[in-house]
Amino acid sequence: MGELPYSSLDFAGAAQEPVQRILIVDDEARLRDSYRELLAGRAEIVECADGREAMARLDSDTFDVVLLDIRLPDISGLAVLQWARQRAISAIVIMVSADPDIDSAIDALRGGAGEFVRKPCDPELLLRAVERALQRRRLERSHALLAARLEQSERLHRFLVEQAPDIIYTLDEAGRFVFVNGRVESLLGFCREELVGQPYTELVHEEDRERARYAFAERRTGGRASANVEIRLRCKNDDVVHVDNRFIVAMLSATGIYETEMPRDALRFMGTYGIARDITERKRAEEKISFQAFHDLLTQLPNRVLFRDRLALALSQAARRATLLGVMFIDLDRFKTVNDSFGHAEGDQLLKTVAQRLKHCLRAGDTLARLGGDEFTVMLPDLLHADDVVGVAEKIAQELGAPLMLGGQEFRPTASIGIAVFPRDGETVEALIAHADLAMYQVKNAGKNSFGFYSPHMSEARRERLSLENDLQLAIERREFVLHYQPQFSQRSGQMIGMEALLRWQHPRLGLLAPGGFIALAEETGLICRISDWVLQEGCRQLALWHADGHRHLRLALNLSARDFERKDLLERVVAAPARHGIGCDRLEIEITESLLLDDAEDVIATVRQLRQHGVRVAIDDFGMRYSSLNYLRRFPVSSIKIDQSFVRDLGRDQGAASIIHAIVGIAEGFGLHLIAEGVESEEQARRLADLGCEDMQGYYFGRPLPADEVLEWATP
Ligand SMILES: Nc1nc2c(ncn2[C@@H]2O[C@H](COP(=O)(O)O[C@H]3[C@@H](O)[C@H](n4cnc5c(=O)[nH]c(N)nc54)O[C@@H]3COP(=O)(O)O)[C@@H](O)[C@H]2O)c(=O)[nH]1
Repeated sequence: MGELPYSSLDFAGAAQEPVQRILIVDDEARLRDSYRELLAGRAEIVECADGREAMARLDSDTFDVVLLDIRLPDISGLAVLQWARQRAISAIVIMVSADPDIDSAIDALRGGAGEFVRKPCDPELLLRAVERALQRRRLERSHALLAARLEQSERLHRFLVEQAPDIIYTLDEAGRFVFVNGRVESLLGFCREELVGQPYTELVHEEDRERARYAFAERRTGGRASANVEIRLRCKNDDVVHVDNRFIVAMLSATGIYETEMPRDALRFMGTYGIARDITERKRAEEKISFQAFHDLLTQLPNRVLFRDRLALALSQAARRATLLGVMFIDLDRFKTVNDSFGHAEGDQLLKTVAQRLKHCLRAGDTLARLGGDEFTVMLPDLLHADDVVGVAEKIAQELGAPLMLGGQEFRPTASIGIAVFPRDGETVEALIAHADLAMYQVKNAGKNSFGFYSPHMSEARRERLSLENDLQLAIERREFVLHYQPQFSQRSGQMIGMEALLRWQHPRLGLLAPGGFIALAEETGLICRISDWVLQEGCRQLALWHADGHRHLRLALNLSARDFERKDLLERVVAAPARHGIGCDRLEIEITESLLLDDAEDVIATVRQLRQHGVRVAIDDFGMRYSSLNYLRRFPVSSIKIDQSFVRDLGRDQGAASIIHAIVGIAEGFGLHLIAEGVESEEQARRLADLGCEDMQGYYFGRPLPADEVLEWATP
């Protein structure tokens, strides 16, 4: 940016007229006196008596008028005049001469004198000559001031136009550049000479020409001039850094130019002038903000908002054209495990790869979006048959399953995909997404890594589930949970050795619910931790009562879920419960499933160890049911194993069951673990178990799970 060309002239407008000055040059003092008297009050008077003194005065000072005698004692007045003109001294010289010859007057006027007055001077004439000269000087000065101001003003305007941050231009009536300021060079890379005479279309992006025409051909003036027309202007050089290096986005406003001399009704249109402001950066920022508002930043895919918007549009088209449209809800399987095991950076990488793979499976008109987390949605418009979605789902399953490396290990992503088809499964955005989500949920529950269509009964099940979830939230406060207790017996001593606490929910509408009806839901919603706290407290409270009643040998087994082991304070909570009711920790047995141990997570191992160190017994429930690896028995210091009911049930029917129980008895002995069989329903089963070496048992044969007061009654000798 250059410096603003201001000078004192710009601020001199209000200054007063300076006092005018007259130099009287004559060797006769008498004449000088009479001149002074005559001119008094008209100007400031300075006198001198010879030519040299006059020259010295004129050299050092400024005068408006010089009254110069032609005949001086040292040099002639004409020589002084010549000297003054050579020096470009601006004072007006009035030559005074006693010479009657006309030639001296001609010489004086030729030599640059402004006036000639003959001696002896007629005071009237002399006064008029001096007045005229002073007046001329005043005019000259004001003209000079005006000219300087004009020049200054022009320089200022030129400066403002050239230094303006915008392109400023004028066009002729045919739309050709007449003037364009220097900004065009830095913004577009054109020098103005290249543009002058060229039509404005040279600069405008092809697609914007129609819109630009209105602004560039603007004929209106003043406040009605066109404004804020957004167009793209072409850059000449690639090194001009802008949107795509080839165009800038400009906001254009223009006004018509008319010949001012003409009468108003006959105004002649001469062209337009306008301003083009570079708004590329602003547009870029706006585009970025709008992209962020409608896209997922990790995968760059459309987000929920944009997906819903596109779906709404596609649905109205599908309804008009009577075509089918598919919506897929895709949820990655095991994503949480990936995040927990490999960290969030690897999790993000997986999501990006999945997004790429999903994209490959789709057509140009389809929309893939990431709703958040590991959830993606797909919109498939213009389907001929609902089953067309199957092909896409199969392709997705295949593409997705290709191996990739995560944290140095090979991983094959899989997904659960729910499908809803318009109009069969829903006619609104909300319904289709919700139904595809429901279908996905069913696929997840049915074992993941597959796809499935929505069916209306899912909605009913979902509603039921939601209602159950709401009720579950309130069940603790409403004291709707109860514990039933099932005795555990020693076959050898015939003694009751303990109780297993089994949770029941006295549901206000559905009646007494067994855990199978709500534990999974409690685990999913995280409510299980609060429920487990209640079970621990209630179980220990009851055991303390039994101990107080003389059954001090009784132990209490209770079940914890895998989610309880995610709590950092599980150990403290378990240990605190018996302590609070005055029971030893060794009277408490926590039942956990094999699957929890198989995850082999270090913190689960640590918690089991610490529980054991505090004396709490830990039993593996449903032992032998699913996994054959016994490795975990070496790592986990459990105290008991519980033979799964299915083996007990098959005893007598299937020789294999007896062999497995025999093997489990061997394992228990080998690892020094207490062994108990569950699900014993008959005397025969009890006898065979005892024969195989399993002496402690639990099952309907000995007693069903009952409320505390009933089981105590029953168990009291
Ligand atoms: N996290 C928690 N889980 C709990 C809690 N209470 C129970 N559970 C889990 O629910 C599973 C099912 O329990 P339930 O419906 O109570 O079934 C138990 C017994 O009623 C049943 N049983 C007992 N004897 C017999 C029999 O002779 N035959 C037969 N068919 N069933 C019998 O078996 C279940 C005992 O299960 P186990 O724990 O494996 O000993 C239950 O398995 C728990 O996982 C809780 O408070 N928290």
